Amino acid sequence: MTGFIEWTSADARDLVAVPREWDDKYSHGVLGVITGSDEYPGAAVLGVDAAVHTGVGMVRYLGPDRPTSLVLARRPEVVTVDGRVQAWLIGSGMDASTDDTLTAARMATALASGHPLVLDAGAIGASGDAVGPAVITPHHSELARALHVDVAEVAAEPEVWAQRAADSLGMTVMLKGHTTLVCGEGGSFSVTAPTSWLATAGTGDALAGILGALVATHARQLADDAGILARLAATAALLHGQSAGRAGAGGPFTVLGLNECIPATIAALQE
Ligand SMILES: NC(=O)C1=CN([C@@H]2O[C@H](COP(=O)(O)OP(=O)(O)OC[C@H]3O[C@@H](n4cnc5c(N)ncnc54)[C@H](O)[C@@H]3O)[C@@H](O)[C@H]2O)[C@@H](O)CC1
Ligand SMILES: Nc1ncnc2c1ncn2[C@@H]1O[C@H](COP(=O)(O)OP(=O)(O)O)[C@@H](O)[C@H]1O
Repeated sequence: MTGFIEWTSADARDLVAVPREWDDKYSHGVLGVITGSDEYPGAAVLGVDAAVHTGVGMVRYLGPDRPTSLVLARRPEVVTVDGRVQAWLIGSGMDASTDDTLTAARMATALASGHPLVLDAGAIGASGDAVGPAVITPHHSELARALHVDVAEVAAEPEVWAQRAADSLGMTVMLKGHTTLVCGEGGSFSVTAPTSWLATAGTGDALAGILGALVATHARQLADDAGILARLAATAALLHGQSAGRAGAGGPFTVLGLNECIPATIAALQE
């Protein structure tokens, strides 16, 4: 694939931040999460669960009431009050034009915060309001919508459209598919999935959570070098694919099952 370098486990190894003995939950990174809705509460659960399994100092979930209850039921370690945040994950399972005024206000504040941003699903259309370094995580249809082109054009030449989106939006793009393409100021990388069983509802929400955790744990480095965002996104896609392969052992798996395999995938990477 012209210009896109295949990302490997060896490349990914140094992009998972292992907490040091002097770290605490704040210094290891706090991920703020605004995802989910009454219609799609599961997306919030899947993304938060993935972030926790990827390793982050704290997940602060600030979505609507129904997903909040479900997130807490699944992951009681998650904090659900406003406070310090070093990076944001926004949009999975959300409509950007939500009529939930508190969620809309939190989303606007997060976009303007200057902190690194992972913009998924419903937040991709709000990328123009992003102040800090940002990565969008569209599937083909979402990228086509963002660029006002036909999805068939994106499917025919995904590398061209991923690069065009990165150039025109001035941010990192992670275009999902069997081969996931990442491009931004930090480079252009491809990650080929080890299993097509990933083609199932909710796997993208988990990927966004993995990436959110990687970004939050590198918030300080991102302030100096936004270019590492592309390498973090490629690492997220690699961890996601390998965890899916591990979860299904060649067969199907649940998204929560994929999440449960993230720690072993990370441990294997560090060996
Ligand atoms: N359990 C949950 O709460 C889930 C929530 N989800 C949320 O549901 C919302 C809508 O998701 P979708 O955008 O998939 O909407 P839809 O499933 O409504 O699909 C919208 C359009 O995008 C196309 N499309 C969907 N996935 C595609 C892909 N991978 N490649 C190319 N075209 C694709 C479809 O054919 C359709 O034309 C998002 O906010 C998402 O985060 C989904 O992640 C599914 C699971
Ligand atoms: N055929 C496939 N083979 C491998 N991976 C796939 C395939 N189709 C989709 N994926 C991956 O599955 C995930 C689907 O994400 P997305 O389309 O956002 O779904 P959802 O919104 O349901 O979570 C992405 O990580 C994508 O790269």
